[in-house]
Amino acid sequence: MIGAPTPLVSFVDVRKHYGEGSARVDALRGVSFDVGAGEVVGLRGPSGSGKTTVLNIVGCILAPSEGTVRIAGEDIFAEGHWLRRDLRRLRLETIGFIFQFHNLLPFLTATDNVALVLQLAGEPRAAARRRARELLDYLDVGHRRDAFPAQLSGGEAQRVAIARALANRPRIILADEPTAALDSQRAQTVMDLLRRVAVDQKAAIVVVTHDEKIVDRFDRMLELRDGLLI
Ligand SMILES: Nc1ncnc2c1ncn2[C@@H]1O[C@H](COP(=O)(O)OP(=O)(O)OP(=O)(O)O)[C@@H](O)[C@H]1O
Repeated sequence: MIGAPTPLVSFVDVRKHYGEGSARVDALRGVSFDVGAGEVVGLRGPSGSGKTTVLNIVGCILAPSEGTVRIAGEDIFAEGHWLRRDLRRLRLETIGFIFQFHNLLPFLTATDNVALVLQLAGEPRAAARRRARELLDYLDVGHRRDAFPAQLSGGEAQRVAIARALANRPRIILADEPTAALDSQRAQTVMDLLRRVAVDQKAAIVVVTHDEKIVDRFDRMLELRDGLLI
């Protein structure tokens, strides 16, 4: 019998507190969920409910206090410590990040912003620039490839940022409010693109959002309240 496919992201009873004693904040109080290949999952909840903490733990930027984190079936964090030493490499190879304010480097063109990630991963400059141009075409901003971030519209800049997040063909894409700064039509375009990436690359996509314009665009919505999923 063929079982269900291995999820790309698994949290098993993940807990996280910040500070100690009277300053202790229990940000996650036992959170479990899976995200599979090809899924686009939303994560929402009030301010302070733990959304950013979840995203940073999936992104291997922040260690949980307790629980198990699995990436593509491999235990990455368990019993209080990281099980992988090369977290930076894991991030570069497996995870793409997209932020609300696209965080493009102002002194690099669209092409070079995307190519930089590939060069950091060891790809030669010419090959990196070629792949960057392909990605910008894929995201329908190829015509803006020589523009600097200040010359791009909000929607264009966000598409360049998505191209950058996709550069290393990550299997997991994490986005923090990627449409908050965009009008309705551009927000839909960004969601269409994320959906296309989920399908084409069999990626797992987790999007933190408060954006009412896109609530119906997810396969599932995870709701956090006070550090628990409801
Ligand atoms: N570095 C930190 N030190 C201490 N407390 C923190 C830290 N980061 C987050 N917290 C606290 O942990 C809780 C969860 O924060 P988190 O940023 O994950 O929530 P959020 O849902 O992303 O909120 P927002 O929508 O406002 O970004 C909050 O009570 C927050 O104050």
